[in-house]
Amino acid sequence: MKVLVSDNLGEIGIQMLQKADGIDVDVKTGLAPEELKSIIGDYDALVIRSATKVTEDLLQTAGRLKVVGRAGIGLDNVDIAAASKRGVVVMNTPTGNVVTTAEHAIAMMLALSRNIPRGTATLKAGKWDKKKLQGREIFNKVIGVVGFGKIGSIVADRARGLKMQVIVHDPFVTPERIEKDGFEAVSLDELYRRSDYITVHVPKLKDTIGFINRGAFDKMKDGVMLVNCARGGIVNEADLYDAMKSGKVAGAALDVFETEPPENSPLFELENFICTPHLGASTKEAQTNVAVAIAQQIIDYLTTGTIVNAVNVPSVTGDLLAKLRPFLALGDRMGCLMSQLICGPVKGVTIEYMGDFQGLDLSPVSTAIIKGLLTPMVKDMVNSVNAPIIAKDRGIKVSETTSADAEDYLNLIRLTTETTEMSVSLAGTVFGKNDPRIVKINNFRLEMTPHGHSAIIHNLDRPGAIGSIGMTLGKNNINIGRMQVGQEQVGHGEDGDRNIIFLETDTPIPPEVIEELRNLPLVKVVIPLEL
Ligand SMILES: NC(=O)C1=CN([C@@H]2O[C@H](COP(=O)(O)OP(=O)(O)OC[C@H]3O[C@@H](n4cnc5c(N)ncnc54)[C@H](O)[C@@H]3O)[C@@H](O)[C@H]2O)C=CC1
Ligand SMILES: O=C(O)CCC(=O)C(=O)O
Repeated sequence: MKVLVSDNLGEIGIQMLQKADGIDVDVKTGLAPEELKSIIGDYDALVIRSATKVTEDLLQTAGRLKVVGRAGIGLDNVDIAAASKRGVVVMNTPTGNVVTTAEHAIAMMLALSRNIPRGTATLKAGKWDKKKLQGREIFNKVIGVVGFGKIGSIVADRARGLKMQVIVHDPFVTPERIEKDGFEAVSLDELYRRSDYITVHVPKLKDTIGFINRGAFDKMKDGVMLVNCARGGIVNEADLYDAMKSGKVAGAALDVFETEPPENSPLFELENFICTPHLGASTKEAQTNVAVAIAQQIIDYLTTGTIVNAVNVPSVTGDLLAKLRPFLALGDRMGCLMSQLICGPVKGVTIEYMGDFQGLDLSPVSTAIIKGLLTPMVKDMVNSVNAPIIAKDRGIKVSETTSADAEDYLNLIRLTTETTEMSVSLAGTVFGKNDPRIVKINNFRLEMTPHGHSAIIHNLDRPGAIGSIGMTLGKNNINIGRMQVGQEQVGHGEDGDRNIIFLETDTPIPPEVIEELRNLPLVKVVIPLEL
């Protein structure tokens, strides 16, 4: 497995990757997009911070790429939809730098209030501008925190410690939760109207790009001070310039910019504007945290398939993975078997989880089923990241249900597939700890281990039927490794007049032998399978 680290990553993370068995690491930072594009095809994993842009164009040439790991939080430099479509897992490290970034926002607010950058610059230039640089106290001032996530909530807590009055706006966090933490939840307009300081901690999304704009500034208190340590572009820089020029905004501190690095920003000419070059996460502690976290996540994913902190696929940690693994294997095999039993385009898939699954989140199992079902159709293009997207693109409606009743089993997964031509249902369970079995195909009960070269044969339940099948295979030098016979059930537990035979053979059954079997007088259907 080859890992490319294309942005500055804490040395400890690089050492961890270098020490991991079976992993080769290249560190190549500061590459131009074209240079990165020319080498990305060699790598299984890419580790980035905020400089590398993972675009659809780049992903098109990244044939081997399995995972992109962001040492940090924001993923606006990664085209997640394009990565998902190509089956690339995208993961970040959501907690390692949150304290550091919150501290930076507080530092920016204090530096702005007390003119620390200007004091430093003028003093170094030989001036003693004491009078010009009078600041303002933050004690008892109102701070409006926009976005009460991991960073916003720490900023709110630190501001409380500085004896500020904290008000919070976050439409996705209940007022009860905000109040439980001891803060006042307010509407955005009220936050604008009341705040002496506003600090922004929302992700850069369609709805948040440019949302601190002229209209927002108009609603703010005169003389407000603004801090943005979230993402460039959330604050409209042209509108901020006008608001500062007019005196509406008394000071602004930006760590992040619409374009990074910013070129000749008009904001730079304003004395009450301070800035840092995207330093929010730049402390030794935070960089150690995120480097260790992303290195471990990449190692775990490449070596054991454990997915942690992925944003485009459910995270499955080692413990959960151990519990889910038998059901994932069963789901994958059920999907694969189903794909070989149906014909015609698939319209819909119903997955029923029945009985006791120990409270597990079974969404990865559903994904495994869909992946198994799609694999023969789209071959290597499908994996557990993009399976739901491919299903949706193909118009396949997937529904899931759960119920307590698992018939005679502890737990049972029933998969029903509707195509334009037929409806097929099969059910599977896990015997013991780790033994997946298919126990029903349509009306036929059986007990089949879904594995290897196999065939399903429907025959009339008459003397000589099974013998003729064995003779035909033997004559063609095909050894039967395992054979199970299931009985058709026609309702109320009554047996019908057909059997279903499941055969596992040591070698694939060639097409001409399949034909020979189909021509046997008591045989009705022969379906060759590769499981
Ligand atoms: N300057 C830097 O170096 C760093 C910047 N960041 C950035 O900080 C931002 C916040 O990070 P976290 O707190 O970890 O994210 P988070 O996901 O924990 O919190 C974001 C919060 O914003 C809220 N939100 C979303 N849309 C909103 C809206 N329209 N109005 C108000 N609230 C809204 C969400 O409900 C959520 O509670 C991200 O953009 C991240 O990229 C993170 C680390 C370092
Ligand atoms: O990696 C960095 O320095 C920036 C961190 C950041 O912006 C983030 O984690 O979202």
